Amino acid sequence: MSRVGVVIVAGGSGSRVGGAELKQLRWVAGKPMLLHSLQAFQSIPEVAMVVCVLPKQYAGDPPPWIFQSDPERMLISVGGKTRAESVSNGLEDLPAECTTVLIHDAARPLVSVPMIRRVMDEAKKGHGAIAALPVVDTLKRVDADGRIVETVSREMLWRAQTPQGFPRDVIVQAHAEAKRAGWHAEATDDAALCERLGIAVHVVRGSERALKVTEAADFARAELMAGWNEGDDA
Ligand SMILES: Nc1ccn([C@@H]2O[C@H](COP(=O)(O)OP(=O)(O)OP(=O)(O)O)[C@@H](O)[C@H]2O)c(=O)n1
Ligand SMILES: C[C@](O)(CO)[C@H](O)COP(=O)(O)O
Repeated sequence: MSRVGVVIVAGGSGSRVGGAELKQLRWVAGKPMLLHSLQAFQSIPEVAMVVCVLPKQYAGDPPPWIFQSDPERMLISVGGKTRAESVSNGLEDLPAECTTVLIHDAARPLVSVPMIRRVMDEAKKGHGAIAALPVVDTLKRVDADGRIVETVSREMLWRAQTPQGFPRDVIVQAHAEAKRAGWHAEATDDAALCERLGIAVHVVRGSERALKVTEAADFARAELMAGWNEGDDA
């Protein structure tokens, strides 16, 4: 059986949210954001290890609530300057037995187990897989003055979320190649690293509930979403 390793990146500074407390450690829907994701992934028996990537100052002195998980299946790694660097550090610390890897943003606390399973099952087929949602609004490209330049077709456009899953050797190679080629730092997700190498990555259905807390107002949105039952769309 292929063992699954998870990297949860929580190494960012949350500059768009602002405030004194790091966003990924703040509470949403009854517990710290990171703990929501950590417990969701650990509830899946195939998950052998979850690496939580924390900013340097927290990695050596983690918040005590992080141990309200299965400590036998949890490791802490040190974050890097960019998201990609944090992912890369987490990948290095995953035990060798983990041949499939799921990568997730701590900033998406409401990830559901069915959504994780959709990504995991697709990645186990031997290619990349990401949670995503089709674009439903009409899209406009604008100039620097906010004047519309054109309407962009939304056909075939999807919004990327996390988790994103890959065979381990594939994503490790994609990170290594991106570092060599000098575009590692600019990648905003892991699928992008594979796309540039021509490695196949498929979308599976994501969820509106798995929103990314990016700006201060997103905390209120996440609280509302937490109480929303998506039923089969979870
Ligand atoms: N150097 C970094 C940057 C980001 N992340 C993580 O990547 C996820 C997605 O990033 P984002 O939401 O953009 O978080 P921040 O980078 O912290 O936010 P900002 O860009 O507003 O500073 C978050 O869980 C964040 O903690 C990380 O582990 N290491
Ligand atoms: C990985 C991601 O969450 C997919 O939507 C997103 O790209 C992270 O981007 P950010 O620039 O770190 O907010």
